[in-house]
Amino acid sequence: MNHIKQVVSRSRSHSPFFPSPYKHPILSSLSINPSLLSQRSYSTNQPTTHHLNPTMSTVTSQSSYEIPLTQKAWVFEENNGPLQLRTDWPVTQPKDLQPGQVLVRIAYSGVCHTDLHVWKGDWPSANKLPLVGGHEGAGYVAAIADNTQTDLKIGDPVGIKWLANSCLSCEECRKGYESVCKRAAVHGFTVDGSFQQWAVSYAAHVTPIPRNLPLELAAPICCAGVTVYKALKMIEGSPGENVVIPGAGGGLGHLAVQFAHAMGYKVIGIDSGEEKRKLVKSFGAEVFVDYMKEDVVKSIVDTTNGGAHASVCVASGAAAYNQALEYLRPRGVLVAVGLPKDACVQANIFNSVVNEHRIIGSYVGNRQDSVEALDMAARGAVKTHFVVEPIDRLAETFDKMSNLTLAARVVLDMA
Ligand SMILES: NC(=O)c1ccc[n+]([C@@H]2O[C@H](COP(=O)([O-])OP(=O)(O)OC[C@H]3O[C@@H](n4cnc5c(N)ncnc54)[C@H](O)[C@@H]3O)[C@@H](O)[C@H]2O)c1
Ligand SMILES: [Zn+2]
Ligand SMILES: [Zn+2]
Repeated sequence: MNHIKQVVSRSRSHSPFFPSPYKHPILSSLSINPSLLSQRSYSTNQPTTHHLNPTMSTVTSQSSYEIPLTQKAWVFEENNGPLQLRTDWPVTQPKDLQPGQVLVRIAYSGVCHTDLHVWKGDWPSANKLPLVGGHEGAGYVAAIADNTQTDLKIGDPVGIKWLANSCLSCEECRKGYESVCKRAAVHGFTVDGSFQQWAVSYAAHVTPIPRNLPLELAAPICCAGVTVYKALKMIEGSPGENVVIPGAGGGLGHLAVQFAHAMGYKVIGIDSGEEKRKLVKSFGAEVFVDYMKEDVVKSIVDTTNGGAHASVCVASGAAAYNQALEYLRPRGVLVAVGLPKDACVQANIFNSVVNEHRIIGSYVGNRQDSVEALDMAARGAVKTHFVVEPIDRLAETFDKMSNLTLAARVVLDMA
């Protein structure tokens, strides 16, 4: 990973939040109701890690944007190649949008481990090159293509997720399984994503962000939140059952712990280190198991009195999967979410049959899952824990993610 350190870093001594009066550059061209902004009371002395109640309203005005010809964008020219923050990346102009497309002014983008896998080229399918990565974007609709049927209006706060578009007419789409549509377009993989200031997305798939949810909290919900919310639905369990979250201290994991807790499950988090232990317990996990120090299988079988009902595996490491099969109780379910490189689950068929174990994959969520997950966040049922970093800190974030030293999420300020 040494070559990614070539990127020049910038120190950030002030709060990631905008001091009052609200001066975010993206919004400076919009007319804003000051009474909405006065509720935002973050001090400039606040530490850079935040765990907030979403009490602020966002911009409500309709407005026109001055759309530049070029912008800042993280461009992957090749997999595992130098990471470049370009300042001259072209902005798609409104007249060039295709019917159905929208231009989104990105305010914040979360950094998901998937972005790291994509940049490294970890997976068997190829991504677009050159590629603007990113798929946890939150921003405002800046332009809508002519001949586009949509309720969206210029200035609406929207989220960009992994699934950029799907055909909406194949059997999978008709049944609501849009993520497995064979004609899907994917942000930060097959089409450019949210590591740029102005992103092209699709009116049918951008997710409206509730106006009382700050965009920096919303961004990670657009992938991490939706993914774990939908994966937890796939358990089809009952409140009070034991749900294990391997990878609980990461971006997906810390939200999975909270969603599972809100759904009434007894939550057991697996990850490593004191910082993650404290975080995971503070989000509602009853037990934390440190996989680097403890016998994971024994600890979970003991604490659940015979095995867990479910494991929603969001770990970035492959070992977590096969451990899960060993600590599930009869009729238990393993939901595979994390996508470690070259990983396989080795299920003993006899054990799987006589225990009636289920192993299922879960791939992001559909448009309705996205609306529901953001609604849960807007109502305070889950709170993204994050550090806001300036736009130029992607390489450092990837480094920390690779070393497994990153707790919860980093959100890039795309202004
Ligand atoms: N299926 C989907 O739709 C989907 C969507 C988003 C992300 N993902 C994948 O989910 C994974 C997690 O993403 P993230 O952004 O939360 O990553 P992250 O780096 O923020 O978190 C991963 C966590 O897993 C922990 N971990 C690693 N090995 C472990 C082990 N053996 N046991 C327990 N914990 C372990 C790490 O310490 C880290 O805290 C990635 O592989 C990503 O590509 C899948
Ligand atoms: Zn389809
Ligand atoms: Zn993601």
